[in-house]
Amino acid sequence: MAAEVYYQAIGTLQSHSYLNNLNHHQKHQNNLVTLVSRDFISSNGLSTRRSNCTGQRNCSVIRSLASQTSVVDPVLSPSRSNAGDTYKKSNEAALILIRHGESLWNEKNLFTGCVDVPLSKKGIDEAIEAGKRISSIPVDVIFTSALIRAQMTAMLAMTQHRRGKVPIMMHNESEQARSWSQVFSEDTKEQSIPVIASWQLNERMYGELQGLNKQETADRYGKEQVHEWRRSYDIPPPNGESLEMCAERAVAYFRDQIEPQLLSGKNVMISAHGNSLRSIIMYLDKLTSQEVISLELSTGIPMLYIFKEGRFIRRGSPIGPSEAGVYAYTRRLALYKQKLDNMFQ
Ligand SMILES: O=C(O)[C@@H](CO)OP(=O)(O)O
Repeated sequence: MAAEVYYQAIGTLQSHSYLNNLNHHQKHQNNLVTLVSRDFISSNGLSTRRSNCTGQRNCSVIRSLASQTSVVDPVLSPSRSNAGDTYKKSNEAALILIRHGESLWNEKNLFTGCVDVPLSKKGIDEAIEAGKRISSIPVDVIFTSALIRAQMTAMLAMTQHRRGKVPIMMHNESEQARSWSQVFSEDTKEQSIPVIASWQLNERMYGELQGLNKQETADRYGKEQVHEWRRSYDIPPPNGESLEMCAERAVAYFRDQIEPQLLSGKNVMISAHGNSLRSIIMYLDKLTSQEVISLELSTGIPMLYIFKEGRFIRRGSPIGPSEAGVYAYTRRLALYKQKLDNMFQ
């Protein structure tokens, strides 16, 4: 279990005894951030704060905002508060990364890779729980892999979002698909969040290990060999992708398609996989190939970054008892949350 470490923003944590257990072995990282053991996570259940984004009243509040919406969420629109100045000057955007909830093959301990397996019941619960954790963080566009477990996670998470926008899958695969999925109301578009699916965010292709049981494979080929296939940086499993190969396409996609959205001030959520997200985190946090091999991501735990002045700043993961206590909110995010609180109190 020692190799399984998770990001946690300690700067915002209330005083908890577990701070004593933190491992400080990622010295080059922002000093707000450290790594905590999985044991800690399992002993700190996620909260079940109810989403407020249901019901007639909320819908009408949201409708009344629709006419003021442009690219920027009206909750943060400069015309609606002094926060606007801050927003304009800081020009920051939120980036949420989430590994899909447990899949039916995670549950069975099978190598999955690019096999398109849905979430388990536990994975569905994790995705909903993750949604509660990010329900007060703005989301303007969602990127997922082409695989159903990441798409289910994104959709289930968004059912909990307090802003109440509707995530809509974009279909750009052909002219006809584009044309047949058009929306003809500007108001409705403004109350929607585009969801863009792409294979480049898929799990790494596990080659001839796909469908094999992880324990049985270790028994057959040896623990060390299987660990090398699973966690080395540049050694691929038989006829599959190494992490390095996966990083090449996932990071290229992130830089070409996702960074421009952040640069334009859009708040982005990415729902993807253990290895495509490890690749992206390696890029965001400037991890070395040595450091990334000990990075493990838990299913269904969203991580928050702020993109500001060309830099990515990690702001934590929701592991504590309430989302405000574990994310290091920026002033802009705090204002967004405050406005949602005011709207729905
Ligand atoms: O089976 C897989 O596709 C992945 C993620 O579940 O496994 P690993 O932990 O080996 O990266």
